[in-house]
Amino acid sequence: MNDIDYSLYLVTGRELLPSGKDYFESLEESLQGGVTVVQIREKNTDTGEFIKIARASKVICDIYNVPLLINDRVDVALAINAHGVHLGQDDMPIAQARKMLPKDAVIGVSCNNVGHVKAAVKEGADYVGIGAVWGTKSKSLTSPIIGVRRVGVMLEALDGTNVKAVAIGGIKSTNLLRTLHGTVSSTGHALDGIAVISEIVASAEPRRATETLANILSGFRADFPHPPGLDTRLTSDLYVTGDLSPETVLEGVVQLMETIRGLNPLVHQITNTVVATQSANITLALGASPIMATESREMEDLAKISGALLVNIGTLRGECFDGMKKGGFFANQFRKPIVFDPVGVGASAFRQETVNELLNTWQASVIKGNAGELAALAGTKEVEAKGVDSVGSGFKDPVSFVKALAKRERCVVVLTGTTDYISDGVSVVSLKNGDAMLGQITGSGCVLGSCIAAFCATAAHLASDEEKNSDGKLAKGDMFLGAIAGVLVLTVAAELAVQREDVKGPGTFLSGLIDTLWALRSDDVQNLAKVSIE
Ligand SMILES: Cc1ncc(COP(=O)(O)OP(=O)(O)O)c(N)n1
Ligand SMILES: Cc1nc(C(=O)O)sc1CCOP(=O)(O)O
Repeated sequence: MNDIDYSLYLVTGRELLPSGKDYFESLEESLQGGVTVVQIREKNTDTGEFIKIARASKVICDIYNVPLLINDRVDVALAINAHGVHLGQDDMPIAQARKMLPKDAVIGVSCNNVGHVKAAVKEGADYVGIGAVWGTKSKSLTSPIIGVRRVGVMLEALDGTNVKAVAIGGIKSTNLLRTLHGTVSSTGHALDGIAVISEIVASAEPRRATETLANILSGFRADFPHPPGLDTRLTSDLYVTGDLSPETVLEGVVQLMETIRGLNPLVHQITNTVVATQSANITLALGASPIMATESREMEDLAKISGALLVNIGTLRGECFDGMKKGGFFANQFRKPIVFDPVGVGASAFRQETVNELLNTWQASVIKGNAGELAALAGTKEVEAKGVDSVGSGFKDPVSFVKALAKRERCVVVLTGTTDYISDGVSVVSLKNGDAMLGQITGSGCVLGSCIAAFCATAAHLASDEEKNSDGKLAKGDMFLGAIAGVLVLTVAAELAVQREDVKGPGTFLSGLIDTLWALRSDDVQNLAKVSIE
């Protein structure tokens, strides 16, 4: 039997009820709010008492036609005629439970890695509970926290099966949309639902807490519908650009260029100390407004008023981490684009761990890096890096690489180099503009991040009303186009800047570049752009 709606799975936890709140009243309110399946979890209760609580809970669930499962205990499930059981890795084996339970009983299994998922499929589980995806205070964990970005490979192991999947551990209304996006596999396999304890049980208003989660889930599903069929695959892509041709790309870029000065978007930049001043000046020259703030205590306020956030880890220090983490968290919460520049990510374990934790916390709209940085992010040794620079001639097949990484990270990826490649995971655009002089000033890659962020803020402003009113996306507007515009504007300006009479070398190039950007017309970009669709 696997026709259960796993969308909003409540696991009970009487010890977490707010003082004075009755357990059965809380359960009923959560059912009224839209819980679709309930698991009774009693870790410190005698068998007799467990059966009593489960039986009374089932009476309430039956009224709402919501299936009830029992945690760990097949005997309790049999005693109250529950719909099934949830088993941990150390509980009764699935085959044994199947023998004891009625034919159509549901059996779910806890999984912490791909091996667990494969075994659960083989042994005939109906669903897997994947956890913990975030840290949780509701249980002392004995297995490592998986992190949102590692759930996708576990879901991929369910491709082609009818085994469903829910994520569990630390899921809150504030991280739910990020959880739903970040867990989608490269094959488009999404979660069937989420399981929570404290977000509902610890609430004084469980009905409202449940409704909030249900609204986020339905917003995500409306924007990324699942087709009917065996797999939970998403039908639509993250950033859908209309017909893609060099002409349509340039039309879009021109529109962004013609909007940015009137809009003057505020671009919040948490960047490195080497390039902060030139990044701010470049942002101003584009017609946007920079704010270079790093203090974690102001991140929520800034996310409300900014058009986009840039996070650049160039001069990463431990004390920057909280600001970066909170900055991205609130940018996701207020649906503002995030441009992430993982500068030198392969250079140290500290950078790698930090990047991993940042990307597990928030969803970037655009990730930009050179070949060495993106290779380190993707976990391939095909391209090596020396500090913040890439070594060698890059990827053998940059088009496939950038597309696969964009698909995996569910965002636009910009691979910089002599040719720049940009992908949204579906299409790849290559741009062949720029000048070698860009390599003679420090931080040209970093200021590119500022340009992309400024145009992503503009693209978000130009999102259709329909898109602005939808709830399922973490950033609205065409981020693919925003990224393309950022790269084109900077690289075309570099070509024009080197031709200026007052530019004699790297020093005058930087000021010439700022002046050229300040005066750049959309005609210049249209005439000089070298755009190809790969
Ligand atoms: C839906 C869901 N997923 C995972 C678990 C964890 O179960 P288990 O590993 O048996 O640990 P305990 O819950 O028994 O502490 C779950 N209960 N539900
Ligand atoms: C019961 C349980 N199992 C987990 C696992 O990782 O298997 S995490 C967890 C606790 C979930 O509670 P909350 O929603 O309050 O974080």
